[in-house]
Amino acid sequence: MVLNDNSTGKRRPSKSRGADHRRSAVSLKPGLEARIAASRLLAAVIDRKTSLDGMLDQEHGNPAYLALNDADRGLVKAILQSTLRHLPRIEHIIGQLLDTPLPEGARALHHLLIVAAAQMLYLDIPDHSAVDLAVEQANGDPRSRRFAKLVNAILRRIGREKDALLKEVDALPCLPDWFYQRLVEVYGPDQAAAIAHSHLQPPTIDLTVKENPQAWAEKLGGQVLPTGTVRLDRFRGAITALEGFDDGVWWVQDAAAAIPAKLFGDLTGKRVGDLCAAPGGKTAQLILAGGSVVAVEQSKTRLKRLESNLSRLGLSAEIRCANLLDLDESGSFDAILLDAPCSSTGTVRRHPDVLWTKDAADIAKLAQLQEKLLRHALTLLKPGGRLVFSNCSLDPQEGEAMIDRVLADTAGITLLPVDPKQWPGLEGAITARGDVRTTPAMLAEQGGLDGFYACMLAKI
Ligand SMILES: C[S@@+](CC[C@H](N)C(=O)[O-])C[C@H]1O[C@@H](n2cnc3c(N)ncnc32)[C@H](O)[C@@H]1O
Repeated sequence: MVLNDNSTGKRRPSKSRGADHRRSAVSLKPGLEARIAASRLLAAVIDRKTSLDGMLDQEHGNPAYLALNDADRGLVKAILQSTLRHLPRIEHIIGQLLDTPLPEGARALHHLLIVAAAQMLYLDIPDHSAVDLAVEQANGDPRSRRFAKLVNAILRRIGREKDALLKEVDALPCLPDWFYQRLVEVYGPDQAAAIAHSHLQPPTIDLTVKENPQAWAEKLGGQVLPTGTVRLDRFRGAITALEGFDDGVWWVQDAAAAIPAKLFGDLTGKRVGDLCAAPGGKTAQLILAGGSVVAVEQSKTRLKRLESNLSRLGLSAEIRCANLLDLDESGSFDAILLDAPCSSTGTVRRHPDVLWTKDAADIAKLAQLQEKLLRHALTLLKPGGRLVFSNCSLDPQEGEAMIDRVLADTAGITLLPVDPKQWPGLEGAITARGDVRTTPAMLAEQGGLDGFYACMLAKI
């Protein structure tokens, strides 16, 4: 069977694509379609910087992915997450086993080898099955067919020498070089190594509950973290089937993401602007803190998710689909949460593609955007009002450095330091000057945290 070269990223009309997948479903070896899809999606992430979340969306995702049955979709997701989480180590191992590097343009072959090696090195997939399917895949692709014997030889060697090969790469940070160097620069070598290590741990499932976290932790088999979050210890399966979901008792929110909205404390009687609101985890917190919340979000699709989340939770806010830069209500909010779009480098445990789809230039661009959004948001704040700025980046360019610039030239705005005593168990997350800075290496024994930045500003 001849595989289609999708390396250009061009999409064929959906009708023929559907027919193609139906044909392949009957003629391909079981499991092969999933490996082909995994290789193509990997190509899209690392060669074309496409976000994995979008491609794995159950409704609007990549057509090759959507054509798979549920079990194969789960398999593709597991393969890709593991592959991206361990990419530098897998590439190093394959590089060592090759006498000469693969030809420059042999990207399909590279992805096929990486996907197969990931299954053998980091997933519970039997070696013979991974090798067999990879050789079949190579033979079915005119770009890789002449390398089928090489694929067989490399992968069989990985099978035979697995333990020694894994040991050899054990100390290699599993992050792209540019990002690891930046972590070393900002956090020092020990913290950088700890963050890189935490990146290899599977992400936890954290719930924010409306009330009584201790009782819900006991009921669901979890523990309560210093943020008041319930962390599920042994959860497997569909989150929607868990007790309390249908009744809107809790929502999924990483423990670190729960911190920014909590910085306000009681919001009773306050008009609160949640200016980058979807999917609404922090909107729900602000409502439950007593605020009369205006939730602003520019993406229609994401706004639908916010509406459905609030509706399940039985909470309501004034919802506006708008660019916050177009809001023209100077001095009208007592409190503002600006949870700004960012590089998301603090969420690599959950989104291991992030570091392969972004680079240093993206971080600089996002910091500029955040500064623009923050400067405008500050005009919307009443005198005496407070604004919490937050994002899930690990880079101070998108945090402290940007805040410093705004503080330096905006009259009447001060930083209200966060008091570490208010955060028992998380004192280390409060910087000397009173910003919140979590990293994935914090609360390591309980399973880590997303990287988050937050600070509180006040208008005099
Ligand atoms: C980090 S997410 C917010 C997460 C949200 N606060 C929560 O806790 O669920 C950033 C959101 O800001 C939205 N956004 C980005 N730029 C915006 C703008 N100029 N105006 C309004 N919303 C914007 C994005 O579409 C995205 O949904």
